[in-house]
Amino acid sequence: VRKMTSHGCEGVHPLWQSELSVSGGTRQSPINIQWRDSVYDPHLKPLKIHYDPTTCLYIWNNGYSFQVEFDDSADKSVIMGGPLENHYRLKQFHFHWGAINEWGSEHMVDSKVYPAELHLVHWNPVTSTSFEEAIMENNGLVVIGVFLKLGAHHAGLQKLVDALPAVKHKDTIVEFDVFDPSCLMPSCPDYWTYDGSLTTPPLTESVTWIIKKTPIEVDQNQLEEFRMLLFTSAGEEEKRMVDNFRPLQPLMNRTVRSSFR
Ligand SMILES: Cc1ccnc(S(N)(=O)=O)n1
Ligand SMILES: [Zn+2]
Repeated sequence: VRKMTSHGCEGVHPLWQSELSVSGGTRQSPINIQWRDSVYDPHLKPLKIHYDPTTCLYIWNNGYSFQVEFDDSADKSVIMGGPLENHYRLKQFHFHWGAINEWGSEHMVDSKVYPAELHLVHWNPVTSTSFEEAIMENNGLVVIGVFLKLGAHHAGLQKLVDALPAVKHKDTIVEFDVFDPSCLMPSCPDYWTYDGSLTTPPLTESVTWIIKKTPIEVDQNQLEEFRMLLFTSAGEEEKRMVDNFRPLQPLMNRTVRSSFR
């Protein structure tokens, strides 16, 4: 399998990464999904998700987002089916959001932007021996993207939100056990899928993206809790963690497939 080289500009904050569009990148993410240009693929299977809540380990603030990490030492929390040839292990999930409700998601649908977007990051244990290795492998990763829209209170998300004050500053961590991320999945099975990249460094083009068509609803207070996190470490001048999304990247020679007519 062709090894990847991360041709990002390491060290540059991801928000400016997109201006220096990754040199030689032909499959960068995020993109604007034009519904009418997506192609229905009848061979796409339903996505199968089996998450084991006891594999949840902790939440931490990594200076880009807050991230929930999972024990990926066995095939306990896995996805399969959909466009995938084998199973992939859940490694972590995190979010991207805006300073206000008018923007925040990374992907868009017909130029519609959502206030936030959830990413569940999985890696291929058949072709890689670790997550770190899978980042550099062609199609080593699968990221499921779920849009968040302003609406009803999300009871499942609230358990996460209640833990956020404990990870307000960069490089803080709090134990977070027994959480089932399936509760953050919309019930509608429809999705788009396309070949893309990580949206923060190393921006490697190793991701099969699965973007759920239907958003989940969260309420204003829950979004505002996201916006109270900080990019900065304790003791530094405070910078609110908002607008941690990468702007759109060119579609180039790619087709987005849909699992639905
Ligand atoms: C694991 C990882 C690293 C960087 N970026 C992403 S993302 N935002 O594409 O899901 N995931
Ligand atoms: Zn992400």
